[in-house]
Amino acid sequence: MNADSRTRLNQKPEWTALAKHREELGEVRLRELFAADPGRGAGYTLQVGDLHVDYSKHLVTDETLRLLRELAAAADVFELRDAMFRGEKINTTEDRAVLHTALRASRDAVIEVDGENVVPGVHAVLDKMAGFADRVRSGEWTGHTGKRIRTVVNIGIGGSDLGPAMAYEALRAFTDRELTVRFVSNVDGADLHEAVRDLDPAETLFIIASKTFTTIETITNATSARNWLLTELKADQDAVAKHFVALSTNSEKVSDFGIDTANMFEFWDWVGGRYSYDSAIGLSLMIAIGPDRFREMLDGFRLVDEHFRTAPAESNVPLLLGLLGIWYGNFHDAQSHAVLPYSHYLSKFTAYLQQLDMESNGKSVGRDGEPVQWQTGPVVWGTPGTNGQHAYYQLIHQGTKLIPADFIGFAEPVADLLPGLVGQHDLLMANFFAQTQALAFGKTPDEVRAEGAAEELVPHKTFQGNHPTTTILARELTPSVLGQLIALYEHKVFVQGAVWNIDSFDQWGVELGKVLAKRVEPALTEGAEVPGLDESTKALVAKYRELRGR
Ligand SMILES: O=P(O)(O)OC[C@H]1O[C@H](O)[C@H](O)[C@@H](O)[C@@H]1O
Repeated sequence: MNADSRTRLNQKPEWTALAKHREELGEVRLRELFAADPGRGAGYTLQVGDLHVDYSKHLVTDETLRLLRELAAAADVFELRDAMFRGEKINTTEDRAVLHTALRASRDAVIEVDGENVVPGVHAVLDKMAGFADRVRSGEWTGHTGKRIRTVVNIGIGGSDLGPAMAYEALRAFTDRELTVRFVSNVDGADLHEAVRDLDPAETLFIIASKTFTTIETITNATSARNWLLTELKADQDAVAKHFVALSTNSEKVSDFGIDTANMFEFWDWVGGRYSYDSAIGLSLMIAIGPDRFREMLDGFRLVDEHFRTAPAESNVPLLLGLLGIWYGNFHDAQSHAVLPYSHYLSKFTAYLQQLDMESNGKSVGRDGEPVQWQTGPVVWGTPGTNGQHAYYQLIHQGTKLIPADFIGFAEPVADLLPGLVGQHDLLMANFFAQTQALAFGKTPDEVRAEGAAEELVPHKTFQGNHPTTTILARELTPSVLGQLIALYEHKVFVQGAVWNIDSFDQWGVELGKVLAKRVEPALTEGAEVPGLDESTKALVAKYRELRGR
């Protein structure tokens, strides 16, 4: 691969061809595209596993898609994909392989990093997790006083929180109702306080999730949790082993904390934090849904991995979704991307995707160290419909910004919900379909007039339409479908990072704030002089101390 040639992405003929095509298309109207091709609705769809993906409501023609695929080919996306699956060190700034796909590889697969097959280790940890999860679920694992565990508290942040927290919500219908899981991430003590205040410590298991085991928020919360537990139980250090387990790549730090490394579930530096909830980081989820359903979820991931690895460009769904994002971000100046799940269970889905996408592709320097000269990752945002409809959809429909959106919905409600529900799922999904229709086709001034609107209100009641959306529809939100969805977004993000020639697997941008926080803390507590503190921050620190009466 030639990194230099990718750096000058916007000088490549494939890029120029897309820019020219964009100009020629001008303000292409979805109404016109559908009028010109009545088969578009059914034709612009792809299937991957259980996911039906409709991309007909995009501002694209066959030619657009062809040109986008050519751009991907010119950027060596598939070569980089193959290098990732082979275990090559494509995270160049950290000199690491990128092998979250190995976390869901089948037992007999062979994937080597530095000449060693990593798959047996992955399955050994999964088996160990399954054994532990079964013991907790059955009540065989007891706390220090002999009581069974009723609540699991996962303490972690970023990738060690968002994934399991999102998936626990998503799969709540599949959880053991006798056991609940809570998640603590914020270094604000209020988070831990609210999570444990009504718990019986004798029935509580803390899972300390941290890839590095050095993350200050997590170690601080874990230390406070240990203090709480030992004080409440009036127990000594021995009690820790029955109430604390760790998920980490760092056995030394785990044992320094006082957790028996026999109760540590390991993963590896080739798993990025935001790609890790299908590793040991998913232990809380596995305890909640059971090992079998966790494995079904892994099967879902693997299904989409295989699709991404083998499907031709024309039917490769992650490639398509990645390229559509590039079309809007690089050729229409779209700045953001909304993800709008029509499932209450996916309430944390977009928050999870924010880390996946924005920490991966929020970069402005290419893999060769040169500044990129094109837009990279979008701002990802959104909450579940229909709540968003009553809040910010106004701006999507009638504001001045182009906001491409993904709509995710399901034909069946997940669980046996309350018996008294009055056809709520069809109502939810009626909104789902109606919104993408309204966004795409809008309402013309003539249509508004025909409804008898007063002339002065016509411009206010007109909907321009032409707001592009992808619809992802599946029968039901099962563990496998969740795995499929996450893998789909992981690979979409991969495609975009590959085209933009950035390292999607490092996260140097989070470091500076951490270093400065460490430096500022003594100024808050002791009023220490912090060398190099700027005047604005110095004044704010002084104000803070004054407000705290220091
Ligand atoms: O799992 P940990 O090592 O505690 O890291 C937790 C999180 O914090 C870091 O600052 C990174 O930005 C994230 O990528 C990571 O997921």
